[in-house]
Amino acid sequence: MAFRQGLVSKKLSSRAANSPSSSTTSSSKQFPETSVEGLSSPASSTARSKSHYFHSESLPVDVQRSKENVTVTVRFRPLSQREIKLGEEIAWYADGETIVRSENNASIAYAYDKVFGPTTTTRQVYDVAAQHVISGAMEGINGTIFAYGVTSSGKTHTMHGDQRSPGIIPLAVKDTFSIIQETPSREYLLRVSYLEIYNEVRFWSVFQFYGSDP
Ligand SMILES: Nc1ncnc2c1ncn2[C@@H]1O[C@H](COP(=O)(O)OP(=O)(O)OP(=O)(O)O)[C@@H](O)[C@H]1O
Repeated sequence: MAFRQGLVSKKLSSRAANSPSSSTTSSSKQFPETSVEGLSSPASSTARSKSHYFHSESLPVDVQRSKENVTVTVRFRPLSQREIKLGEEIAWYADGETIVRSENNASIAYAYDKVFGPTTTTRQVYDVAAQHVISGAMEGINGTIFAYGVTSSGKTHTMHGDQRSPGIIPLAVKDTFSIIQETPSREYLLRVSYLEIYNEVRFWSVFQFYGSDP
């Protein structure tokens, strides 16, 4: 079985205030494929980023990511030694940069804003899926990045990481303070919340940035 997790980043269109905005945005992005309702996706997703089931002949998908306020990124992790030993098999794989495709039935595929294969580093994930949320927050636009996925899919590895491979949170903090240092003419108020809800009720990590120029 292949493991993967979703990373959702969200930019809110409102200017940052001292509390998180409750406004949400959705996109008018339409995929050219015939979408089949009612089929279960290998990963649940949100808002516009509902994954779309389609057949191979309708490729490629043109995802206009820069116009989206909510983006969903999928990251596959490699099989662990234990899984290899147990003879686990890859069930889904990254087919190009935006498609997740079934190993067992090549005509079943889902489109996301970005899909990363198992050799991708967290730094690469950060640069593509998270950095723009941080730079947006530093311009005063509220942003949220959260990871979700089944147990052992790699959420902690991606969000927290370790010394050798820092996760999105340490990379974001580093970036934030670099931006502050590089902008001495501006005064910043930063509020950060980190939240992990576990065990059925909710099951994700949330990292919010509120950057403002008082
Ligand atoms: N991209 C990756 N490359 C290599 N190893 C990874 C990767 N992602 C996760 N792992 C490894 O897979 C294992 C499970 O990952 P992790 O603990 O991050 O999952 P999780 O989704 O946070 O799990 P849980 O929900 O149970 O806390 C860990 O040993 C981690 O080091």
